[in-house]
Amino acid sequence: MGAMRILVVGAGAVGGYFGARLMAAGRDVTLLVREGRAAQIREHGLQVISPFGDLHLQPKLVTAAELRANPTPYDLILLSTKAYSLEAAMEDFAPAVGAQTSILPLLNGMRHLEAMEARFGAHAVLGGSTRIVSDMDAEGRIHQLEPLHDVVFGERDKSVTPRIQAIAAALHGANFDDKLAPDVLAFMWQKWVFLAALGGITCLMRGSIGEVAAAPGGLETAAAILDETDAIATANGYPTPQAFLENTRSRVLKKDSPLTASMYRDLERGAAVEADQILGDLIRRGKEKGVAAPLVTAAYAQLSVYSARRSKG
Ligand SMILES: NC(=O)C1=CN([C@@H]2O[C@H](COP(=O)(O)OP(=O)(O)OC[C@H]3O[C@@H](n4cnc5c(N)ncnc54)[C@H](OP(=O)(O)O)[C@@H]3O)[C@@H](O)[C@H]2O)C=CC1
Ligand SMILES: CC(C)(CO)C(=O)C(=O)O
Repeated sequence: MGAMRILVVGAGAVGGYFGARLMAAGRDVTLLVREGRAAQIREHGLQVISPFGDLHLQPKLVTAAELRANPTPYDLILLSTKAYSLEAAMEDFAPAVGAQTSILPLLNGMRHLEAMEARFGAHAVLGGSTRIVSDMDAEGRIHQLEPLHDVVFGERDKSVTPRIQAIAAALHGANFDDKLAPDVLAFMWQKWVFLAALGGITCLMRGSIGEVAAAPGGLETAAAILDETDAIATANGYPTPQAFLENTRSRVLKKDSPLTASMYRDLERGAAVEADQILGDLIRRGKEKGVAAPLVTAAYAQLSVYSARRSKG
């Protein structure tokens, strides 16, 4: 294979960040963008403000209409839309999927794996996850809020194939942490335990981890939410490793911590939230195994009321 051709779908806080890092490292990257984001990037460039070094680039862009008119298979699709944009995004990037294309999703949760498998076949879909805290401002600049940026990926059946090794080589050395996981689904479950707890805590109690810890009953509620997400993962055959669980516990119970979930930041700015994917789907998987999660359910109910009110305008 020549240089790997990478298409980033979802050039927001996550995809814009990793796309920019890959471009700056000389990889062949194109961004699939819709009109608004395309105009923003043409006018201001792709800008990243980061503790690891700022970037200001003029990336290659393609629109869905251009792809449809000229179907072009890419080697790797780095998928980083929000979960609620997935159906439309799959329609848009379908002309970029050929027999040899691998799709590496960085979305939170797991439900997108099934949706993509149904559309593109199991072989096309890798497992993947990212740990980063980033936001995009009104001008489209991406701000990395904490010095943390990894991409973890792998074949979902744990095999180490030539294609995953080629992807590992393409992602390596681009000024972020990259890891080929021996069991990527287990890694995604761990991340979900953490994220659903962080999202549940911050959205239910409407504050950062530090603000929750300072409130009467805050620490007890936060600890109970983490116990619920861990119990669901365990019942689904993915027990959270003890060291990871303890580390997560210390992060979600930390006094004075400014940590928030991206879902909480979306809630605070009045934007759409990924509650169905991050909390609803987890609750469903718990119910299937007989595990109740009353606090996560309360967080989900509250976010569902918010979403319903928001969609009425
Ligand atoms: N931000 C964070 O700190 C973290 C986020 N995540 C997860 O990563 C995923 C992405 O989140 P994030 O980057 O924050 O979200 P953003 O909203 O910042 O970015 C999503 C981007 O997807 C674009 N998009 C949506 N539909 C399409 C489409 N059909 N074609 C092209 N582009 C499209 C949007 O573009 P447009 O401007 O056109 O709407 C937007 O730029 C989520 O699942 C999130 O949970 C994971 C770890 C951390
Ligand atoms: C848990 C965290 C902060 C880690 O990247 C995240 O994924 C999110 O806020 O969406």
